[in-house]
Amino acid sequence: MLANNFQELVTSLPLSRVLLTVGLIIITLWIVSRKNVDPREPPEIKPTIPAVGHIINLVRNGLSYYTKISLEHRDLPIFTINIPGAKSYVITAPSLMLAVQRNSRNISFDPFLDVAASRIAGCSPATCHALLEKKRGGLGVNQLMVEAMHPALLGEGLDGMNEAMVKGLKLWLDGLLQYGQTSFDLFEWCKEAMTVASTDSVWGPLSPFKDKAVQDCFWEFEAGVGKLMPKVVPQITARKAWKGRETLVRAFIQYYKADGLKHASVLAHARYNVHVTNGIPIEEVARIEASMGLGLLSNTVPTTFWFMFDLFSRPKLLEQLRGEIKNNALHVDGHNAIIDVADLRDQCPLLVSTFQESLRFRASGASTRFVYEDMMLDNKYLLKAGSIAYIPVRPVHSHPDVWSDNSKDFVPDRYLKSKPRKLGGFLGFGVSPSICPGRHFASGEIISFAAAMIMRFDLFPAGSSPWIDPKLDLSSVVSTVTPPGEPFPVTLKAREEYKDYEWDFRVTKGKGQFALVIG
Ligand code: HEM
Repeated sequence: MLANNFQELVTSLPLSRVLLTVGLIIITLWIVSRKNVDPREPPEIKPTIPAVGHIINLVRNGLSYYTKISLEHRDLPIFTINIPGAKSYVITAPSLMLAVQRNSRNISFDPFLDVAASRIAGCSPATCHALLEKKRGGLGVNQLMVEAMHPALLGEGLDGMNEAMVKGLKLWLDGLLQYGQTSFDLFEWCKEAMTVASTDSVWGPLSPFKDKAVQDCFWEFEAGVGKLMPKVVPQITARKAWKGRETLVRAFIQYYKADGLKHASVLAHARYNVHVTNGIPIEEVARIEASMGLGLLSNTVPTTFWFMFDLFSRPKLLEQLRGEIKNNALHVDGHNAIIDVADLRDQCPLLVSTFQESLRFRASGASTRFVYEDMMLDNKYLLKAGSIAYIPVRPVHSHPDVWSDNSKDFVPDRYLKSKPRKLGGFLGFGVSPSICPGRHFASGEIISFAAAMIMRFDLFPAGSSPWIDPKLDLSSVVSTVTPPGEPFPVTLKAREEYKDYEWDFRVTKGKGQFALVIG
């Protein structure tokens, strides 16, 4: 009877009013379901617009919202953002990073790998189950895969990738001469060069990324990861990203069928073996591998751009670095000029230090961790199970406790051995134990590329403009280093001193690992 009356009432109302009412009921229930903040939890930052303010800001600004409020509340080492169904703790004090590391079994990055498999890579339920952590009922293949990546990106595996990488870089640097006086977008150029050199190094001569159309599909996928995440009819709601991803997946299936792995890196073999021996079918391995491009490229490309920017925009530093490379890493024989990558690592401390400073200065994303069980962080703050802990990079990278009173300045020699500093507080390659396995490869690649660029060329913003930071692309959700959000056109000129030389790189086996600062 009651049901009939309700049905009559609903059918007599206009549809828009019914939808509005249902929407309001859902929002009210959702807000009411918000759990209170326990006095032992970190202090809560309330939104300016009650109940929905944080959500509106997150939708508008993505994770950069957490950076913004962290910088506004520097006095708080940690605080709570109480969003219904997604309570978050935002950590801003470097001292608490140690506590996060000590509790890594309970505050973990791993659940996000599982989310990525389902929502970003689009894996089937069976594959997601295989990849899922053991402690959440899966077979733990994601963890096995990350464990397999670390050794594959050291020693012999790293040497092999570095050899392929420098061959790729040489071609791109030689190709620069074709621009003459014509201006080009520095970011787009770095993107193409790094995409080709990095992917050739991992997947070898038959890499799907050899095809420019496939490269473009990857970058459409990358740009739309945020839209794929809700997984609501992605064919429609994230059309470009979905199409790009599916094309890339098909290209990887072809790659495996054509025995592309035969000449690929130790890394590509290690990843393939882990997946196949755990029963994951080739079609799904291709899907997982398509997403591997995100780890490989999404930070490498913007880091390369900003490192170039930071070098060429500082004439005094540029001259110092040119001197350091000329004296210690450049081997000239007749008209051949060879840059030795091991010498860049061991004999050019200012260059390696400047690279890390550029990463500190430019990184602006957030490390994300999932809290499994209720726990006390640092014996002081209650963190509730099911919440998310964010560590935004910028507040930590500019914290005076670690970086002293010049934390806001670009200090190229900050990491020299002769300049001791407080340890910790560097998130550029993650927080232990979730440290980036690709850091040695990426550092060798970016530092070599930049070293050759500064030795061979002068670079100027087009139209004699000054070096002014381009606007940022805050929509990017996968990179720690935010890419520029507008073109940055430049012109270049071959330097008189070396313009008639034949340039190349040299890699020494066993010397690919960089002594980098990690969190
Ligand atoms: C300059 C370049 C790079 C930067 C700045 C960078 C940065 C990072 C950061 C910050 C994390 C940790 C994320 C977190 O804890 O929230 C990470 C993880 C990771 N990176 Fe990189 N990365 C770079 C290049 C690479 C490359 C070249 C590869 C592959 C060859 C790679 C593969 C990965 C993987 C697989 C993880 C996940 C590790 C885990 O789950 O424990 N990265 N990276």
